[in-house]
Amino acid sequence: MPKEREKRRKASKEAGLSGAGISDGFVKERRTSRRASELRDELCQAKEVKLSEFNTTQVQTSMMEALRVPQVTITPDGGCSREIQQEDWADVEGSLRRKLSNSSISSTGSSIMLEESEDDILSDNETKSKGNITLEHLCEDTSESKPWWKIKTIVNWPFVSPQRRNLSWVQLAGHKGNFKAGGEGTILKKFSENEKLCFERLQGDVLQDFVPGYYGVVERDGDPFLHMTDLLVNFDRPSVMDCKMGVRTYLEEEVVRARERPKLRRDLFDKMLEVDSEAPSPQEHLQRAVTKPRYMQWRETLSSTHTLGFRIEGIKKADGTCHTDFKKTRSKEDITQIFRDFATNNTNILNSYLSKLAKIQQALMSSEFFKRHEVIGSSLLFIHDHTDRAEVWLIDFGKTTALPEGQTLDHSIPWQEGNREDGYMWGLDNLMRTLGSLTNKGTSEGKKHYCLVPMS
Ligand SMILES: O=P(O)(O)O[C@H]1[C@H](O)[C@@H](OP(=O)(O)O)[C@H](OP(=O)(O)O)[C@@H](OP(=O)(O)O)[C@H]1O
Ligand SMILES: Nc1ncnc2c1ncn2[C@@H]1O[C@H](COP(=O)(O)OP(=O)(O)O)[C@@H](O)[C@H]1O
Repeated sequence: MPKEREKRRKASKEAGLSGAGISDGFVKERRTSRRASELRDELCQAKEVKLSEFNTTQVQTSMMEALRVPQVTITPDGGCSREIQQEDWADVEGSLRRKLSNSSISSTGSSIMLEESEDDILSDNETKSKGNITLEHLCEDTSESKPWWKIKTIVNWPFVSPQRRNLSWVQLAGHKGNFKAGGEGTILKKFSENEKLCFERLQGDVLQDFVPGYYGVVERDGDPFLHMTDLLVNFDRPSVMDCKMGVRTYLEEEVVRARERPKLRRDLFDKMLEVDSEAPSPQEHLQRAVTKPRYMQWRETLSSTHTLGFRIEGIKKADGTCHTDFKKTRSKEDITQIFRDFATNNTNILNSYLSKLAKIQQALMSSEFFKRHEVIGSSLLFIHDHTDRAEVWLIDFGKTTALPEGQTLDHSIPWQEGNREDGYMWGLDNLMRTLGSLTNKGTSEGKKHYCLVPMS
């Protein structure tokens, strides 16, 4: 790591990376800046193409017809971001506390609530148009002398300027507004105390080489962000795939909360309806809302999460086409075909991916971090380009949580409420088999992890 960066990291750590005084929990800031909203509105006009089920026969044609997503191109410029300093931390802490208390559910009472959640406050597009690029705003304040990055919204891909094309960026999943540009091949992700702790604990773990480099917490426009490597940066017009790992995508605490004080969500009901108008029960239709675990479980059974322990969230191909509606992609055959298409049936790429996954599998088996964490909603990010370079990284630790002292997970045995198992290793095994079936290596690359009994 360059000295300068190391220094900045240390400064951030000293400025409060220990998290002292910050409430534990999941801090996912959902507010987007006014400028981001304006830009999003502009992009909404470049109408989103909604693709329905992505089945075997549709693979090639749908990829051809898929949306040319807006891209963010990051260009060096003056800017106003800076590392969080000690004196800032009290403010950050205060604002995080506020966010936590805003989003926490009262433990009193047992009645069903239908309330405006944090997400309801956002526009519908905020959560449902996953896969579109997160928009950044230009940093207006140029008083800082540090060079920074300037964001331009480009609606058509590929971006033509040769000196900039490697810097184009795409967000395939997650929440809109969660990312901003960072300098020198880095990005900023909205602060989550939980994810920050994971990045800290991953330093020095065998998994460190398989996760984005982490450079601490920085402040941008008054908000804290996690500063990390942009994994796309050394690729030329990369193809990218996001696979969400594990058999469960929600936290046990969300199940408990939903049981104790169900919080009915209209936005999740609407998302459900959009995919299948028959999915909600008669009662859910009446109340026009569902709980989050209900929505998440429905998503799991509709996709391959439940049956294979992973699911495809989004794909961007080298030609810029982007596809994010894999909600109903469940069968092995469909997934195999999607992988084949993604890798353009290139055996070099498929073999590289497979051996990278085998290394990840090895690392996971010896990782102290993995042993002691429940890994929920984390993804494997596959990236390759025309040079046949192919890499895989673990990303998104927003819902990865440490187990109580002394407890470890197997990551392959079935989940039952209370055991916190996530099925990650089983999913990885299935993922490797899927890729293996497309190469002459078969499944010999990986170590077998025995199947989970599908959850009821
Ligand atoms: O993929 P769709 O069907 O849009 O559902 C989303 C994803 O599962 C999000 O997970 P991820 O961020 O891993 O993509 C999850 O965020 P959480 O990570 O907060 O659980 C959202 O929950 P809400 O943000 O509560 O709506 C949920 O609505
Ligand atoms: N370090 C990274 N480098 C490049 N792309 C990234 C990186 N982290 C995330 N992404 C992109 O952003 C998307 C969402 O990331 P994720 O961490 O899952 O966000 P969220 O917590 O909002 O779900 C990924 O699918 C990927 O396309």
